[in-house]
Amino acid sequence: MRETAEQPSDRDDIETAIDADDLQVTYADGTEAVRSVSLTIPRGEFFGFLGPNGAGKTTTIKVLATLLDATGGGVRVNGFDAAESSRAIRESIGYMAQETSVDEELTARENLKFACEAYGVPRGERADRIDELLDLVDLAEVADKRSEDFSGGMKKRLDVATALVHQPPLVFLDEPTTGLDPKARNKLWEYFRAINDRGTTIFLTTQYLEEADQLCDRLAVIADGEIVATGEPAELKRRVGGEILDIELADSQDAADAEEAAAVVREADLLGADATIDPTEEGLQITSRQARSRGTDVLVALRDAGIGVTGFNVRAPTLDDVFLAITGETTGEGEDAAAATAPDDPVAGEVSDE
Ligand SMILES: Nc1ncnc2c1ncn2[C@@H]1O[C@H](COP(=O)(O)OP(=O)(O)OP(=O)(O)O)[C@@H](O)[C@H]1O
Repeated sequence: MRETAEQPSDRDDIETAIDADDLQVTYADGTEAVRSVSLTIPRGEFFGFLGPNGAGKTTTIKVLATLLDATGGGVRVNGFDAAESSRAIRESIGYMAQETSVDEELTARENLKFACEAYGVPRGERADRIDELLDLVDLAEVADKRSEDFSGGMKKRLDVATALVHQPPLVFLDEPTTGLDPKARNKLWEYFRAINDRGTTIFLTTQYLEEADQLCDRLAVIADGEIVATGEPAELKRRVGGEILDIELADSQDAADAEEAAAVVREADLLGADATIDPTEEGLQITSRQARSRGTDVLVALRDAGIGVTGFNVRAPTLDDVFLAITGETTGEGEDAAAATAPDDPVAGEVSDE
């Protein structure tokens, strides 16, 4: 890190990577993108920030990374006040934006050299640091190839390395694996874990709830510019209140039948007062502490009412269920996951991702 006149003013803050107090952002056109966000993220945490499209995630990240001024509230990052010491903050963070920052005219090594210059990494340290980062993200073998031939996954890995050249103690990753195939995504997860194991605090936004579940120590869910839930992934799943019974109704049944099936299950009163019974595209989704023990009774009640059932499954809640319960929306992960299984933008003469 370059020397700066601005120093963290409060020792307590040094243990706290991010402290946002009632953060607000209203854009010039009047859009209240962030209404009130308060977050305290200790050093070393792997923190996930989730929310439906347009909830205010990127706006919050931009304020924390001092790329945008808040219109209300206070922010301290790495012990520096965002309103007074934006340069010091920028020098002490890495930021991987949704869009790639790779310069395709340059090789992987040249991209990293350029980032070293931009961040003021001392000349004598640059070569070793670049080699170490190329190794970390498995790009050493293609270090001197022009990055225009890299696959999407390779460019993302180069983006990760670029965000780390100045060894920042805090890294922001804004949807870092969107659009990647599962293999490329898994590789990136390894690097993120490795960086976090070395002590780097990570602030991640993602639309893949499995990603948040696999990587994050703690999560916050934002909806309409406000935090609506915070907790460890397991804690949030427990809040769903039981297990999930998915029931698939026969193809011949339509939406009205699903409503009728839900009414039959409610009337049968088998699952306790706190159960939720919702029609879905396939049939019914039931959340209940008795989902396992009373599941077959539910199926019998449906059969007795003349409703055809073609399949059922009892399972533990996932973060998708949490997300749906909290925000009433899905992340759109299904569509994206389908896209993500497609090849990763192959281009003519592409360098292999292996
Ligand atoms: N420059 C801008 N001017 C006006 N409104 C904006 C601007 N940027 C974002 N918004 C609006 O602010 C709200 C929050 O946007 P933001 O990009 O922070 O959400 P997000 O949670 O990151 O969404 P996504 O998952 O789609 O990236 C949205 O309603 C968006 O349309």
